[in-house]
Amino acid sequence: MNGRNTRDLTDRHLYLVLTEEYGTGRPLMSVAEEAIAGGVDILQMREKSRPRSDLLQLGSGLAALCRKSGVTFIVNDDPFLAAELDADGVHLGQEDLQTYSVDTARKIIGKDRILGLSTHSLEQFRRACELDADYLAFGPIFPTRTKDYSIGTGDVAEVLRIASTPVVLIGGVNTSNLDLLLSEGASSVALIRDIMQAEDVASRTRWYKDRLKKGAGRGRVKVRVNGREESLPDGNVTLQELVETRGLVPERVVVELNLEVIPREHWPTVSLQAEDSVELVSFVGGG
Ligand SMILES: Cc1ncc(COP(=O)(O)OP(=O)(O)O)c(N)n1
Ligand SMILES: Cc1nc(C(=O)O)sc1CCOP(=O)(O)O
Ligand SMILES: [Mg+2]
Repeated sequence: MNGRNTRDLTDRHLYLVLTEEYGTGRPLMSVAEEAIAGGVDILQMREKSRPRSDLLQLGSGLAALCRKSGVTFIVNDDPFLAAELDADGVHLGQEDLQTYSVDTARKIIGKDRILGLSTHSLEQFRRACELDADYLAFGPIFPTRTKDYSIGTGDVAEVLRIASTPVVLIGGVNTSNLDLLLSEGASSVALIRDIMQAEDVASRTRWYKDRLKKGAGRGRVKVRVNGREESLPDGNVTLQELVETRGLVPERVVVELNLEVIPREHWPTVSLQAEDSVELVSFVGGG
């Protein structure tokens, strides 16, 4: 593993999915080296049709490179290969789950490796939140030649709101649409073509890294909840949702917004804004 010895990916925002056939003919090792020079955080080996012996050879080169550079190394599709290469983790899609359930994959890779899952709809994402995954990919957001459909940005803010792990947005991400994702509150993206096909992979990677750094969390606002500062998606969280996501019983809560008590019937239509201060006061029914 890369020596960070952690499944926590909260500080890893730029994810390159290495797929040689979608590149420009350069060997994956060189692309990986350039992406690392540009500051990529996570590299995935996604080679769908090579024999296992090739994957072992390529994978051990990539694993060693990532280890020495402090980059997280993920193997696509195959938890056995991830363990054999001593990779940091494995990525499984919905179809892969028919071969390896999350529990089976976890047994194969062990408790210290990362397990990432693909999701393609809000419903699938909700279900995946209950599983033992360290990050969830959501996509394909924009049209991409790898998948024959795209889901758009409509559910991105909701996915980010309900997520309990880092969320990686994938599918057709490019330098023109990244800002749209950032404005929805995104902080992590995964790409193939827009980095692999760049003339200068290191510069393109650096561009993404800088933009993510500047823009991450831009669609979020700081509010105070019971005196504690929290960061919530801008304009997306209503008082009703705030009460419900904290597991409070609405009938037993008084909500004060900026020192004004808000009647319960208004909660679903009042959204939190920057600098709002909310007090949630629970009371125990007496008799
Ligand atoms: C980071 C990341 N997200 C999604 C995928 C896609 O996984 P899957 O749907 O299993 O498709 P394949 O990539 O295996 O063809 C991914 N690989 N990485
Ligand atoms: C491999 C993959 N998985 C997706 C998903 O939505 O699960 S989209 C995708 C392709 C990403 O490539 P590009 O950045 O070139 O569009
Ligand atoms: Mg897969």
